[in-house]
Amino acid sequence: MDALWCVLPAAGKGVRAGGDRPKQYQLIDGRPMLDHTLERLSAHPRIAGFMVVIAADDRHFGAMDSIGGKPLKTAIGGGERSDSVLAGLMALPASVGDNDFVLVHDAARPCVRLDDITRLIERAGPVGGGLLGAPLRDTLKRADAECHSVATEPREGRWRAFTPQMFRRSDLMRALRLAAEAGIVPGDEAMAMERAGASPLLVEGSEDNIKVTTPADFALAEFLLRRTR
Ligand SMILES: Nc1ccn([C@@H]2O[C@H](COP(=O)(O)OP(=O)(O)OP(=O)(O)O)[C@@H](O)[C@H]2O)c(=O)n1
Ligand SMILES: C[C@](O)(CO)[C@H](O)COP(=O)(O)O
Repeated sequence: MDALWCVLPAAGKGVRAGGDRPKQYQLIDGRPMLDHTLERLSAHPRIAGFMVVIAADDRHFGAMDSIGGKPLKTAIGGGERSDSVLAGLMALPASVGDNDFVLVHDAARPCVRLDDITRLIERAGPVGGGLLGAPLRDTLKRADAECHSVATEPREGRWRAFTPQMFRRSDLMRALRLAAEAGIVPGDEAMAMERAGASPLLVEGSEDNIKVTTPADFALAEFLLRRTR
């Protein structure tokens, strides 16, 4: 497989994270989270370029058109993450073919490890695509509306989904369009692909790859970034 482009959905509002701006622009160790994510990904030898999907009023990049010597382009996102991903896939340059694999990675996951990306590419490529994730390790409870535990669910065969997620460009575009036509908002690319009949490969990745979601996650991301710098 040749080098791949990476689509980065970065058009969210970051409501759960709070703060005076969307979480991808809040500072971690003095720099916007999105810059950390891009810097890390740009060091991966198999990644050829970046399509960063931003909000319409976003002025973060200005005239910047490359990072680490790799091209960086932007597209305008939509109301849901899946809309933003589809917009990014549609805006990829002509050099990216329909059958080429693309990586989709949350701007809000700055601590992704490069060796995990390598394993995802090597393992998921030959089977049509897949995603990083981790098997559930804690006991799983079903709660009622008042947070009383009413049942213990089996955890076997249950995974948490991370990004990157890697699929062929045309397969993923078709799957996202099918979901949209059915009025379904897929939480991730794998969900859209599952609905379209695929069984994406789950590749176990590091627990470092947190999605910064709540205010407490910023300090954890800073710790993880410093540890692996
Ligand atoms: N319409 C959207 C919604 C989300 N995202 C991006 O998708 C990633 C993962 O989404 P999530 O963590 O849910 O981000 P937000 O939607 O911004 O968070 P919240 O639900 O707290 O508002 C983030 O990088 C976010 O910027 C996007 O590009 N377009
Ligand atoms: C794609 C994702 O990061 C996989 O865990 C996640 O589904 C997106 O964010 P959300 O918190 O589920 O909105």
